[in-house]
Amino acid sequence: MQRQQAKLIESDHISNQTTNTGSSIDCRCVSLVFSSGTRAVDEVTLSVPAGKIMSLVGPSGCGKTTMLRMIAGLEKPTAGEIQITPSIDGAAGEIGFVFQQPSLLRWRTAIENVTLPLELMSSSATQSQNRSTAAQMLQQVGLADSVNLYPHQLSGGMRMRVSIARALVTQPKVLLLDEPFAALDDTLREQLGGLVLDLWTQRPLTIVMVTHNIAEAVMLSHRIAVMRNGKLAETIDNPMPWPRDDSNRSQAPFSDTYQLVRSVMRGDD
Ligand SMILES: Nc1ncnc2c1ncn2[C@@H]1O[C@H](COP(=O)(O)OP(=O)(O)OP(=O)(O)O)[C@@H](O)[C@H]1O
Repeated sequence: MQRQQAKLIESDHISNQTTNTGSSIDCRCVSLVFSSGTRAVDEVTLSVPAGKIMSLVGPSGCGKTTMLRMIAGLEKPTAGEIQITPSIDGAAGEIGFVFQQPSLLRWRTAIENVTLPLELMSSSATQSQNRSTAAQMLQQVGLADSVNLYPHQLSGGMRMRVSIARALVTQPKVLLLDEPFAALDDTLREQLGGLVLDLWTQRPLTIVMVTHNIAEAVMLSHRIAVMRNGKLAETIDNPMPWPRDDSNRSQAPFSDTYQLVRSVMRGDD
């Protein structure tokens, strides 16, 4: 297959949006060596334009989560630089993070979990304003009727929806997702992938998602970064058109990009 690095297509879809609410991310020659001596990330250079979606894929242990945690500021690179523009100044709520496990507080209802980041921000909003913002967010993720349920009363998919609502309620410029749907079945996984696309369409922030699922990466991303052994193997700009839905899966750009990502992951020549 011809490996063509198409220039990142400025999709009509996004250029029609009035506001691009994301930050661009530039990682330059970033490395991280843990104190154990493991070189988890080795001179990775990659970028995500503001308001675009990038997936990080690669075999287990290749450094995807470490890369994501460095972008989040949770790990400091041993070498290299990560620049986020407009900058994230460390204020609460500027980066949303969704983990594989929804990690909700079990003694708080769905809405109380979603108000939590708002409570942690030093804003002048009242409790009832925070509740109304959280209720709106829960409505956007399809949980308008479940706001007062506790985590144990929610299904796995619903808990993940709450987790996404909690990550987005502060209107972050960057959303980081670490294998968010890995624990869910295929149908739920596709539904929640569709939800992420819907939410991004309403407010095109910058998204970086770690996933093991090539089809998910291809369906959801503008750009796919393939890592192997801590290094960036290749960055693939996804030629699939926007908007995307299930009908894209049977079309050539989907299968071509899928095969390309797969062969880079396997290290085929
Ligand atoms: N806190 C840590 N201390 C020491 N080594 C670590 C730490 N976190 C990760 N590593 C190591 O760094 C390497 C990369 O790990 P990382 O979790 O980033 O990979 P990954 O691609 O996300 O893997 P997976 O797909 O299995 O989640 C692995 O060898 C891992 O054992």
